[in-house]
Amino acid sequence: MAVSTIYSTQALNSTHFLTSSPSSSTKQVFFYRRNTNRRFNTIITCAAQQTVVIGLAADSGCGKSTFMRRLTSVFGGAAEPPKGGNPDSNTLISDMTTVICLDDYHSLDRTGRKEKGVTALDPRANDFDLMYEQVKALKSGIAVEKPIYNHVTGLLDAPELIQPPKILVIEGLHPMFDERVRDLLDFSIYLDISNEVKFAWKIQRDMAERGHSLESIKASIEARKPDFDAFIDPQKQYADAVIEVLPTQLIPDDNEGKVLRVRLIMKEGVKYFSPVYLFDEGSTISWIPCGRKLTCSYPGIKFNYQPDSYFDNEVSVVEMDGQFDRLDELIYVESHLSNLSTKFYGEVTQQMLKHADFPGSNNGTGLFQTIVGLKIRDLYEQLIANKSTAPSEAAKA
Ligand SMILES: Nc1ncnc2c1ncn2[C@@H]1O[C@H](COP(=O)(O)OP(=O)(O)OP(=O)(O)O)[C@@H](O)[C@H]1O
Ligand SMILES: O=C(CO)[C@H](O)[C@H](O)COP(=O)(O)O
Repeated sequence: MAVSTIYSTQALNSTHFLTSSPSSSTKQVFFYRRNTNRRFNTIITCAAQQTVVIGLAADSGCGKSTFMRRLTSVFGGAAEPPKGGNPDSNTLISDMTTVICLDDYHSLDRTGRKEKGVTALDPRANDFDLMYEQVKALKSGIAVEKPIYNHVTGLLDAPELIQPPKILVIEGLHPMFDERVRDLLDFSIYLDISNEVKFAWKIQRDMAERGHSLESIKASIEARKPDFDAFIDPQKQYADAVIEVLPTQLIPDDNEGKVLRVRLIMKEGVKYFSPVYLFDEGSTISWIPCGRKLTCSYPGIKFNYQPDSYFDNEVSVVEMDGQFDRLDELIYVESHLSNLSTKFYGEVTQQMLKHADFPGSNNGTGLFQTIVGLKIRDLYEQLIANKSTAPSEAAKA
């Protein structure tokens, strides 16, 4: 195909350039990666649709997939890999959402990283220019051919076509690392799993399900730690919501890591997002709900709510320590939380019961992930409603 226009080259970078061949209703845009001469094809379908972009950051094995399953369920419909595509695709598509995994922007494959002595967490192993260009394209209603990092083979596979969805979730190690990508996000979440809990989850998954030894799990966590501290953890300062997962304070010197203290840290002043609160907005509350309406076995459940500051930002924090014995009784807790953005009384409880088999359903991880999912639905609906009224208001002016 003849390339008729080359544009935005200055806005792009030295490793990529963009070309287009416009026609009346559709045009094709190609992203080239200069160093490999690989072409990432982009088909512009229509600019009318507005894609809302959500970023979810966390280290590997910290519950991103579980959170994504809860989030896509709030929007209805099952999320599945692209039909007829690469069986090792990392993408999940449902009617409303497309979740892409940022591992697909690894610029170095497994061998390449080994040769260069860098981890996947190191920015040098990732192509942020391409990530930016493609997220930007999707956000403006343009389909892209996104690379695939194959976790089975450790290789970069042929790209897959991603159409602009209503809601695009970019999940992975670095959604808020690059300022340009960060600026494209309509809402961002960081899953902050403390080292003790991360270790317990890794053991559970990698030992029980993947046959790794305790020593190799410890070694892998240790090897990743310096890059995690340098490149992943600092992103939490930019997040609109942080779900922090810590060991319980209800059991003195607990080292089992089964009972968790989970904190939902919500930034104040984010457009279309009003933080959840307990009893009375802006107050400081400590609440033990166990009793006649909530069955609790040892060590019980404790909620806290308070205004606070987090990386110099004003935030509201709701905290839950402990775990539920009976999920159907969660309605009692739900009725004391406000600003949940539910569509009917009991929707949080209904969602939790629907996914009772997901990890974390009996504690604050599942509860807060579900609540953030509902807040994102609300944010999406407000954003879209606002966009559709904007042109007529402009016309009136
Ligand atoms: N809330 C939770 N409570 C207890 N365990 C959990 C929770 N969330 C996740 N886990 C454990 O961590 C493992 C990894 O979870 P998940 O696959 O959702 O994480 P991930 O961030 O998507 O991982 P990866 O990036 O490696 O694919 C699960 O198999 C489970 O054992
Ligand atoms: O941190 C990770 C994010 O999922 C992975 O370790 C990274 O993507 C490399 O994958 P693999 O270990 O399969 O080569």
